[in-house]
Amino acid sequence: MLKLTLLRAQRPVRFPLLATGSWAGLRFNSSTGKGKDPRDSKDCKDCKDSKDSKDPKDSKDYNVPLRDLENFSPDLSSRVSNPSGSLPGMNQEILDLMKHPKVVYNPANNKDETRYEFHAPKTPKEEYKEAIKNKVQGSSKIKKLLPSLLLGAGFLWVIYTYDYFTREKDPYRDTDSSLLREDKFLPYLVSFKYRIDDSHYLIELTRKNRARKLIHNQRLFNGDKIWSIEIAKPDINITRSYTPLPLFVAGFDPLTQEPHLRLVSKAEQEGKFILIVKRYPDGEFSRWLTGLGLLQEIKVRGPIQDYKFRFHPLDHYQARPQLGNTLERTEPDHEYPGHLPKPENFVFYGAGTGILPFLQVLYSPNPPKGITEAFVSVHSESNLMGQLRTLNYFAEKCGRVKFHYLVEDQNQHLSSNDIPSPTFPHFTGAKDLKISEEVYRYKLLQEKKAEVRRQVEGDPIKKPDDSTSVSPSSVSYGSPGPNDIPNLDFSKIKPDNAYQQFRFLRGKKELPPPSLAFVCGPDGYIDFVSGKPNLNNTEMKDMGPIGGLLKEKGWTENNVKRLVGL
Ligand SMILES: Cc1cc2nc3c(=O)[nH]c(=O)nc-3n(C[C@H](O)[C@H](O)[C@H](O)COP(=O)(O)OP(=O)(O)OC[C@H]3O[C@@H](n4cnc5c(N)ncnc54)[C@H](O)[C@@H]3O)c2cc1C
Repeated sequence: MLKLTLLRAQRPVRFPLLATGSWAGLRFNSSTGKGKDPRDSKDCKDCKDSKDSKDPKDSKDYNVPLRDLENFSPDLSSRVSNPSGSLPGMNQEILDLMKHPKVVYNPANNKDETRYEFHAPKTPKEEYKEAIKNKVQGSSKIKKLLPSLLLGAGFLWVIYTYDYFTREKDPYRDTDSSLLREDKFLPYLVSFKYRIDDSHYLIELTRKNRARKLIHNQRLFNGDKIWSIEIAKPDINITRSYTPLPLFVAGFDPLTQEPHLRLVSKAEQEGKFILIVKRYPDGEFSRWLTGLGLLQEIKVRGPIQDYKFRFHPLDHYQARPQLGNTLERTEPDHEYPGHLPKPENFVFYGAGTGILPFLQVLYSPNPPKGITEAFVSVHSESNLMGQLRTLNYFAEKCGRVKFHYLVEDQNQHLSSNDIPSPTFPHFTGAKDLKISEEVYRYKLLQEKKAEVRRQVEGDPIKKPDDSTSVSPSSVSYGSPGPNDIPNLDFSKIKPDNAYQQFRFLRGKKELPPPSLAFVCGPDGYIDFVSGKPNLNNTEMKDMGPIGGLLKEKGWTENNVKRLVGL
């Protein structure tokens, strides 16, 4: 029992018993049950609890025989059994605390919603995470993104380093994204080869890995200049120039192997072009080039500009539509402002492969806006592919060019009759702009005057020579002309294509005089037509005087351009 009492005495709720110094509670007679158990007291709630749960009689933990407890009678004279007399007094703070009235906790009164839950302290890891979170929350957006940016930059750096080192290891790897570069030879593949005749070959070249290079949208062909490429023969370290045409092979005839050629007119068709190569029996380069097999790789550099057309104010307006693969597909020319100078007209003299520079600009997007008269000298009919002739015919029917084919085998030769006299260019400078404006104003004035006169005199009956009327003599049995269609106001008709526009609205019998002559072909031909070129100067500029057929008709160094070496 003493043991039990001492144990209880250690619990704070028992202190009131000890504090009063009363040990009466221990003096109850357990056998009779007459003594007063202090735990029965109403004042002591804890004691009750304790009684309910910790009755020594019920407890098996307390190894005190019941008999001993009944016989327990402390000696009150002893210091041990009467400790109140000599034990030290209670600590005052504790006594104050005990005097403090007990308050029963009612959650309904907890207006502040104070919680009395126990939270486990944070682990060091959690504390570290929270510290970082607080740091980031207070910083700017860039600071927040900094780790991601650094990670991304690191990733890119790894890729770049990998690319750099692998590129160094493989010198033949094609890393250039251009279709063509003037300062560097790039790999091309022979994608088609066709023998036109004994000495002429058609070769289609395709940029290696072309699909990947097309994303840069590089357009090679533009009719505002004549350009060529240089092909390298690595084993003997020589290069030769060739003139690419904006054509590609869309298919071929399985019987004759003749290719179906299409014009390069869209960005996605770029990266392919054809060459017409003449094979010289003693020409090492041309023999090597025409002897290449399919998918063999060659190195190509370009575009090398051979001639750039002079500026004209109409260059600021819409380009002339590119020639179509069929006649009806060529869009009509745009109407240009009347007060501007008219486009320039040319004459072109080409022999053999010397005609190719002119075909290049004629087939390209943005071809020259004027009309060109072209004299083509060939050894035999077979030298020029039928398909190229067809395209030339389309261009003729759209009023862009007039071709004259002179075939040596048929004894057709160029003569002074084929040389027109030169005229002044329509545009040479700002002065011409003023003149053409004045001319245009005068023309408008004349038209207005004529209209007023007609109104004053009353609506006249149409004259027989009016283009919209029909006279019996004008009816022909060939293809219809403007005179064959009665009472049509052609000025109000919108043509569907360039052919309709030229045939019905613009068709002129007379070719306008040219202001510039091109001569291109072998040395002998150039000499015969325009005199000997002289490139013996540091700029490699043609300083040779004009001679030959052109000189006879009054052409000079100012209006003749010789393209040498073709
Ligand atoms: C800007 C430019 C564009 C060119 N475009 C083309 C083209 O599209 N297609 C094409 O086939 N060639 C073109 N050439 C010519 C081409 O560059 C070579 O000169 C030609 O292929 C001959 O080279 P080769 O090495 O086989 O002959 P070479 O070894 O140079 O000459 C071999 C023999 O052939 C004769 N010969 C060489 N060239 C000519 C010629 N043009 N006319 C007459 N005889 C000649 C020489 O007198 C010589 O006896 C172009 C030249 C230039 C400058």
